[in-house]
Parts: sequence; C-alpha cells; structure tokens
Amino acid sequence: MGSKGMTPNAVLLQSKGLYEYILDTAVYPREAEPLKELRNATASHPLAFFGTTPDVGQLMGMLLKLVNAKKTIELGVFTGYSLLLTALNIPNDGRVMAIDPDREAFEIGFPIMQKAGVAHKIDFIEAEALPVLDKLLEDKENEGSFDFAFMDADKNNYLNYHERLMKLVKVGGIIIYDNTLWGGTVALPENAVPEGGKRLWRNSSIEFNRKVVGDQRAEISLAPLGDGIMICRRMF
Ligand SMILES: C[S@@+](CC[C@H](N)C(=O)[O-])C[C@H]1O[C@@H](n2cnc3c(N)ncnc32)[C@H](O)[C@@H]1O
Ligand SMILES: O=c1cc(-c2ccc(O)cc2)oc2c(O)c(O)ccc12
Repeated sequence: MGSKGMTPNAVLLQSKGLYEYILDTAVYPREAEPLKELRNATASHPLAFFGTTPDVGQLMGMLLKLVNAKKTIELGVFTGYSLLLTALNIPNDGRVMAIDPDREAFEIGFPIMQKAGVAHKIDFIEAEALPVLDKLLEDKENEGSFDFAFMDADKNNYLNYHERLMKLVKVGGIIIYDNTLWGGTVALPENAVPEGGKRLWRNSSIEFNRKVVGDQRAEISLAPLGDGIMICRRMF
C-alpha cells in the first residue's frame, strides 16, 4: 500500500508534498508487509488518524535495534501499529507490555500480529496505564528493567508517565513520547487554538516539553517526525 489518498496530516513540514516524498521514497518501500496490512485494516476506522505514523515507526525500529531492546512497554495501543512495529523489531524471546483500556481497537490488529508470528511477544493489558505503572513500581525488581518505552496514550498525563517511566527504564534505555509538537500548535499563541481538548493537549505538550528539557536525568531530542516525538535516553 502506498501513500496516495491516505497520507497522514503533514502538519509539521513545509508541504504535504514533502511529507509524501519522505513516505513514498524512504518509508513505504521499507515498511514490513504486516504493518501495511495493519494500516489497511485501520484505514476505515473513524479514528484511523490515531495510528503512529510510519516515519516515526521507521525510526523506532532503528532505535529498538540500536539498544538491543528485549523488554519494552507501550502506553496507548489503539489498533496496534506501534505495537506490531515493536514486536517485529525485538528478538524472538523479547516481550512488549502493551497497555490500553480499549480492547476492541486492539482486536482489529491482533490477528495480523498472530499471522506475522509475533503474538507470543505481546502482553496486552486492558487497563488505564497509570495504575499499572504504579503497581509495577511496587516491586523493586521492575525498576530499571525495561529497555525501551513508547508513550502514545492520554496527552495530559505525559508528565505523570514520565516520572514513572524514568524509574522503570534502565540507564541507557529509551523513552519515546509521540505528539509532542501537537500539530505545530505548540508554536502558536494559545488563542489561535480552538478551546477544548486540542487547546488542553497543546498546553500539556508545551508544559511536558519544558519539564523534560529541564530533566537532567535524560538526554533528549525533540524531533519533527510525524506529529513530533520527544526521544529521551535515561542517563542516570
Ligand atoms: C493515539 S492512540 C495510540 C495509537 C497507537 N500507538 C498506534 O500506533 O496505533 C491513543 C490510545 O491511548 C489510549 N488511552 C487513552 N487513555 C489511556 C490511558 N489512561 N491509559 C492507556 N491508554 C489510554 C486510547 O484508548 C487509544 O487507543
Ligand atoms: O486527536 C488525537 C487525540 C489523541 C488522544 C487524546 C486523548 C487521549 O486520552 C488519547 C489520545 O491522540 C492522538 C494521536 O496520538 C495522534 O497521533 C493523532 C491525533 C490524536
């Protein structure tokens, strides 16, 4: 499946054409078949725009391999593009703990994960993420035990997740936060953004970026891929 007619919103780049160029020349030709299949299966969903964009997925795949990620965690699964991507890029005995209260959406993608032969790597937990993280942290053994984390759940809780993930991920491990440029609205005056969820998430993103930039425990890169990703590497 190519990009025509279904390009994710190219809100951060100079033009939609430039984003299509990146996807068509560098991303789609290298995208694994099961990921294409999962995008197809999600395309008619009313929230299809939730899916992690394939350009972010491509970088995630590389980072997972660079840190030899074996034990990973994901908050915010939806139909499972980023989950399948992770499962495909960790070893056969690797595990991804995937947390989302919406099992229905997960079940759209799960048969594709089974067909791809990676379902045994996936532990889906049907729940809100915060109490699950708190439960994990009750056991000291879980501290510093994850190699990699991907965050794509409720945007107004990112700072709460960050505090917990910085304990759960090992020194040298990676945490990626999606949507941290929130359609470019982080650079707009507040009154230029419609009131409601979008403004709330814009404000949360600004606050999140500011706090993480000041967090000396992490090396960071705020990269303009997809809707913006904050990449953190735990230093101590
Ligand atoms: C943008 S979607 C995730 C997209 C996914 N990463 C993908 O590649 O398709 C956000 C997801 O976060 C989930 N979510 C919302 N609140 C949550 C919470 N408190 N804990 C965990 N997941 C949550 C929603 O149910 C939704 O499926
Ligand atoms: O439009 C959205 C909304 C969300 C979102 C908002 C609140 C939640 O509790 C969960 C998800 O997430 C999005 C997203 O991750 C994306 O890539 C595009 C759009 C949206």
